[in-house]
Amino acid sequence: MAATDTTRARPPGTPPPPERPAGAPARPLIGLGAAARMLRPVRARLIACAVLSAAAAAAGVVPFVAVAEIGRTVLTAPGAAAAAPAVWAWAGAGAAGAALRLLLLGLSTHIGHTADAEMLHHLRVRIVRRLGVLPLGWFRAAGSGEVKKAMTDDLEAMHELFAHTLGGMAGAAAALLAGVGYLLSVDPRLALITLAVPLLSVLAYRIGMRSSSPHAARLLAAEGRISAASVEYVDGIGVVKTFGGTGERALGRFDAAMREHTGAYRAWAAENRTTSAVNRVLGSETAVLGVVAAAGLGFVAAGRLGAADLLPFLAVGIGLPTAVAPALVHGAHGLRTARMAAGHIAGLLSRPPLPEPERPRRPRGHRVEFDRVTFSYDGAANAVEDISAGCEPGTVTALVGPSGAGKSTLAALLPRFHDVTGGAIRVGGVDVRDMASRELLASVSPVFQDVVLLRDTVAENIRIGRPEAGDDEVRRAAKAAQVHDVVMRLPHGYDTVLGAGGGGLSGGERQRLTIARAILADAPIVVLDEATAALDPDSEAAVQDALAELVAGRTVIVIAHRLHTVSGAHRILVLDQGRLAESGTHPELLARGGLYARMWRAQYDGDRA
Ligand SMILES: Nc1ncnc2c1ncn2[C@@H]1O[C@H](COP(=O)(O)OP(=O)(O)OP(=O)(O)O)[C@@H](O)[C@H]1O
Repeated sequence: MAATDTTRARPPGTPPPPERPAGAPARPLIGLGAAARMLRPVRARLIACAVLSAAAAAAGVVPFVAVAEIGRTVLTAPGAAAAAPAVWAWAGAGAAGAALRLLLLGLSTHIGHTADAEMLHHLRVRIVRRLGVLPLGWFRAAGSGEVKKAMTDDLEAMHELFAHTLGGMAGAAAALLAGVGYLLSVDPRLALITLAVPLLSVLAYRIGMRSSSPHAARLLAAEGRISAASVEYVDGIGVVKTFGGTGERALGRFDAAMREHTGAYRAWAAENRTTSAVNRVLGSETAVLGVVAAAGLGFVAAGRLGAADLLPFLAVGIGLPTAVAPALVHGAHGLRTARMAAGHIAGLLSRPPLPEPERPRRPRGHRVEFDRVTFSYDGAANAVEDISAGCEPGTVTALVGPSGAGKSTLAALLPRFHDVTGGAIRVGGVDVRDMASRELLASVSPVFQDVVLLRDTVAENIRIGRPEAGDDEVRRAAKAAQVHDVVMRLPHGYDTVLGAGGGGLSGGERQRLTIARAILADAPIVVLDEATAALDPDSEAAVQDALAELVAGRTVIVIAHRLHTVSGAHRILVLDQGRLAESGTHPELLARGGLYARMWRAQYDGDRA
């Protein structure tokens, strides 16, 4: 007997994957009230889907009841003529039940899938809208992994719930109630005996699963290590091979994780062997048949049950447990997974957005002023502290300092990747937090060294700077950034589609493409993170020419790693451990003989070595 067709159950007797035991890293499990609020847009349809699925499953029991009742009628009626009307009536009822089941199941599946599509669309839109208002710094930290997980794994778990699990569980419960109700009406004693067998099977399963939790924990941990080792191997193999390695160490870790997993799986399976066997035996039709036949024939022999009354237990009772048990067991597991996924999505949706001013102010000019700027990532240590400096339009201000000094952090605070925790950053006399974020981002063009190119044409990659720009403007920007000739050598020129990593272009060329983007954007303030990777002299010269074009007439803040590239800057801010150690022009700082002079000597000697 099939409880419902919307259930994707495993073969009977197969235990579901281990549940996350106590102590293993847990994901937030959303409360039922919060889950109901999240599902509000499709709540009515989900209820309709579950009700229809339940009705379909109940109707699906009718043909089995009809077969049993026809048998009882034929065996107990005085003659064929007397039995005929009841036989025809039950045959009709059976056929009607089968047809109704088909109709209701079709309707339930349709409504379930529409609700599924609408809910997933609704959640995707909410996630994307929330991403649009989250601080950009969040994406740079842990965000991308979290977004990927929410958009793929979590939504997939929710899809399983809407499209399959809810309907499946409602159907299984209804089939169970309808079947048990019918059997109780025939003979309560034998009905309870029939039910006792699968109930014992579930009990044995629960007891067995509880005792195996240490192995389940080991198995889950081993699965985690396999994932981590595969990601590490895939991410690192390029670097390892570049240095002539074969990735054997990473492969070794992957191999060890696999072996640990196999060992844990064996131990888990051995622990569950008996439970699983008991579960399979007690949950099988044969076990139910054996018990029902023995008990039923005993009742018949003792004169407590008519022989014909055995038929309902054979027709309905035997198939019932195996039809509904997997749907209920796996449904409970699916429900838990979906609640975890919903909890994760709810966490993402409740992340605080970047605050927008109620009455945005417009800057007067494009002077940038850092006023006692302090910022901490974790609320404990300050990544930058008490930094004050002014950057005039038409000048270049360089940020230099040892690794970890706070250069990138200070630069990222200007376009509000994060908000300062102390002091203020002003553009044209207006605190950046009082500017509309659209206006701020239109005023500041960040050019970071981690070049991000989209899987799109060269022209569209440049046009990100100003989506409404015409083809001529795109070409002019590319020419100014010294990348036009490179583009013309590509197979389809500006229509060549680039890979996600900008495949086909060298590091210097990719950088010039992003400079073209910034030139096209024409923002009056440019924040530039100079590339750390050494380019060949031709590329370096071309990038420097492109930059010269970009910085002309703008307020430019450049993070410099190689000091000779900023020796001509109007002002150099030297950061050390988050603080402003010294500032001045290149000759002034050299004459001062401080940190900058030491760094210059170290780098100059290093370059010559
Ligand atoms: N997302 C982050 N979360 C927590 N701490 C961070 C984060 N980014 C940077 N830091 C810390 O803030 C401090 C300043 O880092 P920052 O990247 O700004 O320095 P930097 O001078 O740009 O270094 P580099 O030259 O190596 O890029 C460092 O101690 C760093 O570890």
